[in-house]
Amino acid sequence: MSEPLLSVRDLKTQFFTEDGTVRAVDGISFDVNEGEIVGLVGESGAGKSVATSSILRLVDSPGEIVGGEIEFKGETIFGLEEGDDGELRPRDEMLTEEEMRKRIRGREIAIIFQDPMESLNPVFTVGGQLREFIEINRDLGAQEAKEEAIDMLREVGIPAPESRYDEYPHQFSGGMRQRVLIAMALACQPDLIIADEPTTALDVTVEGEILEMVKELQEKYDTSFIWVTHDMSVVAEICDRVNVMYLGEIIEQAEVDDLFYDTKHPYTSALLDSMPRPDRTVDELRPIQGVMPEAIDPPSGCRFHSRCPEAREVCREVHPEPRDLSEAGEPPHTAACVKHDAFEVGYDESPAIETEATGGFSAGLTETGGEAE
Ligand SMILES: Nc1ncnc2c1ncn2[C@@H]1O[C@H](COP(=O)(O)OP(=O)(O)OP(=O)(O)O)[C@@H](O)[C@H]1O
Ligand code: NI
Repeated sequence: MSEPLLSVRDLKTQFFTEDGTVRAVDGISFDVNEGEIVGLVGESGAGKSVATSSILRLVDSPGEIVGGEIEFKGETIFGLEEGDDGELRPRDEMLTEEEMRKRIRGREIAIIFQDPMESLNPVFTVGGQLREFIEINRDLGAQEAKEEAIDMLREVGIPAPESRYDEYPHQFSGGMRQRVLIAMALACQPDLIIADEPTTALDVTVEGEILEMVKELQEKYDTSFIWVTHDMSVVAEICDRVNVMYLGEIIEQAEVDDLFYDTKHPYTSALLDSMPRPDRTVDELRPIQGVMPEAIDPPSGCRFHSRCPEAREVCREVHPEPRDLSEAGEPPHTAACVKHDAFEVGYDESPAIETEATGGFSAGLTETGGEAE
């Protein structure tokens, strides 16, 4: 196996607010290999966007990356070391802000946001913006950059790209704007594209078309992706491997089929049970009970225990680190849940506890369906 393209180790990003410290990303580790689409999935507030902006070192005050390491193609995007005075300081080899700006962001790691209007300027034509971006980032002349821009628009499925080149963003539909952003992301042929819920606002058919196109482009250009979503059906459609996030942590990590068919964490099961699937009837849909607690003061032990249908006393006490639970010779499949024998903390003997999930079940709300709101 070659080195991963991107490796994130024990990353911690916090926001220092008046109410306290928000542990938005609290010690996550994952890799992205060449040519892979890696999912980052979880409910709103799980820390997905903070994780991706940390990778680009785009966390704004009062937020700060406070620990961990981010390596990209053998270079250090983030890394601390202890100085002579015992204080932590950036490692010497850490890329400078200028290197991040000029070399990494947009060129080697591109990002696509949910709202295209955040990235497109309404007063300039779509083609003009794409051309300028290509001119600046690829040192091409205006004419060459224009040709390249039109090619890219064609590549992402914009019909009649020569004439649409001169149109303004508001003349494009939401799906077409998102395609333009994908063109912009691909324009510098980056090694990694981070897509932060780019299809969430679109209707399901348009979303499906865009996911299909991304898969084709991914194979053609061999670009790696981090695909952020809260939607397990998007994960099923596009991802090779998946990281499931809950309250700042990655609680399960597996290849996509293993995650769906050999689910090891109750939170992942809950996410899967709450999504419509072709192999289930609507009656079997169960919303996840309760709401995600605040990241300022996360629950003790396992952070999911307050909503977990399988929670026991021990889950309130022991904070599980992810462990690889795969069989020998199988690809890694990690989960952070003490119900698995590998954790050996006495889950089986520990008494069950009432949680938001068990309360819901004992009241018979989910059995009768529909009343669980
Ligand atoms: N600027 C900020 N100041 C304070 N807290 C913040 C800030 N930005 C994010 N957070 C907090 O960090 C946590 C993670 O937020 P993040 O945006 O990463 O969630 P997410 O998983 O991307 O959710 P969504 O699906 O809604 O986009 C949340 O508790 C959020 O309130
Ligand atoms: Ni987000």
